[in-house]
Amino acid sequence: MTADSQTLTVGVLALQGAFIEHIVLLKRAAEEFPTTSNTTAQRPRFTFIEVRTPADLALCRGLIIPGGESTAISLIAERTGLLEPLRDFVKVQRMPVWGTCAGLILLAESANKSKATGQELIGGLDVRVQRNYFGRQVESFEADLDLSFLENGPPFHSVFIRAPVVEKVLQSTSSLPATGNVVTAPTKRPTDAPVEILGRLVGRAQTIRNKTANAEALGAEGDIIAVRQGNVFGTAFHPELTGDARIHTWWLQQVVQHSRLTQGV
Ligand SMILES: NC(=O)CC[C@H](N)C(=O)O
Repeated sequence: MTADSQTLTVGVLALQGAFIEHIVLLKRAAEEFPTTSNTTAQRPRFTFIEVRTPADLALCRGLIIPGGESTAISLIAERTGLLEPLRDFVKVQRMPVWGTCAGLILLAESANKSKATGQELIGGLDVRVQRNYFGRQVESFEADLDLSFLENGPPFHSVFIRAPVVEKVLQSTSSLPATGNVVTAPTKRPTDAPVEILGRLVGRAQTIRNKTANAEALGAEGDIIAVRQGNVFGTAFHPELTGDARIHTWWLQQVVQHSRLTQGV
């Protein structure tokens, strides 16, 4: 496969988890891609690929890391020689990357309540996430979210499955202690970009069983479930399981903008 300079190749990490669902919604988002805004005078052409090797990744101008099991994804990435290329893609090349659920965990610089045996993180977002914050598989739930970056339309109906929360923005001065096993990504990237909180889930903390003191502290304003820092975007939920392509469309616009700025494509 070669990269066609007129076509934007966007990848979905396909080592484990819900990657097929993301590709389906990316295709729909490409069909619905707005052609009227200033940044998108011409409808761009996209190719969507499943990424399993460093060679696949090298073709991509943007990448989604899907939900699934972050420990399994990081193990497979390590064994297939993808972990360092992924870190390079996110932190050195600074390509647009979006992590959903397990993908958000992998993109965090720090993860609390990790397995005792540890796990590798890619990093890129200066946040500490707490794994499985919203409970076990049987405690999965759906919620309507008001996401301010989606300019119009109804609330975004989303699915939370063993989802993490962003329990701490590492740039902030708050000293929220971790209550579990914490792992960190190995190399921090120097960046001035602030962590932007793009979505909160209000009122959920009160209903979570076994909630921690940390959960209460954050839950009052609403648990942080969507963040962005420069090129890196993360959501705790699974937008690819709902059939609503609005976030995919929004993210593809960021990819197009980034590509036009850096490559003139
Ligand atoms: N739905 C999901 O992606 C769950 C993520 C899972 N709890 C993990 O730690 O990887």
